Amino acid sequence: MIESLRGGLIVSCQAYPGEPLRDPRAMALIAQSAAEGGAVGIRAQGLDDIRLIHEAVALPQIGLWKVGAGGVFITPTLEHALAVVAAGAEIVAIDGTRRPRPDGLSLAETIAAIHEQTGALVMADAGSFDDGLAAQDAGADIVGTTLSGYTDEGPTSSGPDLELVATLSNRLIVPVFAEGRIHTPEHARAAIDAGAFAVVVGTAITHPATITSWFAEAIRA
Ligand SMILES: CC(=O)N[C@H](C=O)[C@@H](O)[C@H](O)[C@H](O)COP(=O)(O)O
Repeated sequence: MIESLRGGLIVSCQAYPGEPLRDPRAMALIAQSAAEGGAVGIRAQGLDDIRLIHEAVALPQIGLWKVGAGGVFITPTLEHALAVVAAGAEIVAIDGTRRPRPDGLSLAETIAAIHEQTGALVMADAGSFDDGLAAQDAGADIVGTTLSGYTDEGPTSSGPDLELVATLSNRLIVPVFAEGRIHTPEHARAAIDAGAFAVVVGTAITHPATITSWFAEAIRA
């Protein structure tokens, strides 16, 4: 399955609490559109979204469950991860940083339990080079640059962290997925050229409010 993602575009279909598109049916339609456009995989948040997208789109899915928006919030516990897999995700994305986890398990214990109890692959969402190395050591099947700029390890840049993509891709044996602030086709190409196994794009494809704001700001006097 992972081979079907090599060199491809994965589209992250997420709406945030309180937003008009925060509805699994909307996300399923967006995921179908992404598939038509050439996505090789879908990333989705929340059990209902994962279930519906699984029914609607025959592509591998990276599932996650966000709890809150600070600290360890991407699929923070083993329990959340198992629920994401039960909802149909072939890959479960979990926080892949070295921060303490709310259920007290280590990253290695969490990944081992997911592997023991399910057939799913684990994508560790890392925030830095050291996170990525530790996540591979902990048994992650995939390391993502998802959390670069969102932990206290470094500032958030306006574009993708291509340097992290390159350094992790050079060093790791497991596939590195470039994710986070990839806003243009040129960014996506640059991430592949930097060694990414696959590229995950969310906002620039699936978040109309942000895309609108880019245009609105560009023409404001
Ligand atoms: C940091 C965090 O919470 N990232 C989340 C992870 O699933 C999503 O909110 C992002 O949209 C996703 O990573 C894709 O990135 P971008 O939307 O920048 O293309």
